[in-house]
Amino acid sequence: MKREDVLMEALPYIQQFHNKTIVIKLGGHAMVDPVVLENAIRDAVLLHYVGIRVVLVHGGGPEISEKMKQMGKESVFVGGLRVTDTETLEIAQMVLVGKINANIVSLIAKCGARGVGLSGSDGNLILARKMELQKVNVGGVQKEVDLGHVGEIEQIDPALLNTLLDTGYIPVIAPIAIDRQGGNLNINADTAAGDIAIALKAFKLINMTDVDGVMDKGRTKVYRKLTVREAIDLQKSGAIGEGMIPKVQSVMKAVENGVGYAHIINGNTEHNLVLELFTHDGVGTMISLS
Ligand SMILES: Nc1ncnc2c1ncn2[C@@H]1O[C@H](COP(=O)(O)OP(=O)(O)O)[C@@H](O)[C@H]1O
Ligand SMILES: CC(=O)N[C@@H](CCC(=O)OP(=O)(O)O)C(=O)O
Repeated sequence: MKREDVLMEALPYIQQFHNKTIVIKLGGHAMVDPVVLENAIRDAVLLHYVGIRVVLVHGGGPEISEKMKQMGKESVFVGGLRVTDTETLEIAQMVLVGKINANIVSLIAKCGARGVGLSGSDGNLILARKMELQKVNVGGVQKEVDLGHVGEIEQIDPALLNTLLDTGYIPVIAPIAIDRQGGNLNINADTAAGDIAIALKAFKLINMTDVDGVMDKGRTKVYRKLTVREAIDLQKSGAIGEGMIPKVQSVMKAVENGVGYAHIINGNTEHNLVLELFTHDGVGTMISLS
């Protein structure tokens, strides 16, 4: 394809997305390589300058696990959620708010835009309550597990985000919530991104991870398109494993609650974000209502 054709292919999309809100979730596994991360941020800044209201929600699971390991703590996940005792919550806050969030804001500045780092406590953005006990199957026996300081989102207040977007900032959100007693809770970043997309009535939710999309049980093929029904069937068949569980759940919830389109794409492949948005074929898996 000629260079001018590539640019012209983007035009209808640029027109369609102008002034629309797009929530991008940057997964921890797509941020391991600093060069890959910087490229993703540069893409996000490009979207900002073509008139898209860009909101970034980031994870950082692998870095939290690494820090826990350094401190002699083992990471335990139940249904894709980290069991979070008091010390783990402190580590998660340190890594997510203190390190990753601040780094993304700096990269946005380096790429020529203005980012504002937030956690769910800022402006009561993510109000949550402690998650109820989770049922798990241990050797055929049903057990109830307390996940500790893990939150279930009660309410998203998008007021601060809208103010920032209206004034030309790119909000960058760490998945730490506030509860009614002023305490903090650890939230899965996929769930946070999905609920934020719903509250902002986003046009698109794009979840960037380390695989090319949702795959079959044998991990031999990537589904390019899944309806909510098909995604539920895939879940029931056991094809969706840990890590992918909260992603699929959050994108299904998003499209069921007014978000136009939801995508799970590979954030480790350079410029996948712009390819998804500005080319006919797109990339990754698109999840839609029907
Ligand atoms: N059906 C599936 N299709 C693709 N990936 C899957 C599937 N089931 C489980 N996974 C796993 O989910 C992982 C992505 O989740 P996760 O590690 O939590 O990423 P992130 O850090 O981006 O949130 C993939 O690397 C893959 O190992
Ligand atoms: C409750 C819970 O599991 N919180 C996550 C928050 C970070 C996250 O979700 O990071 P990724 O997007 O990289 O997986 C955690 O502690 O790992």
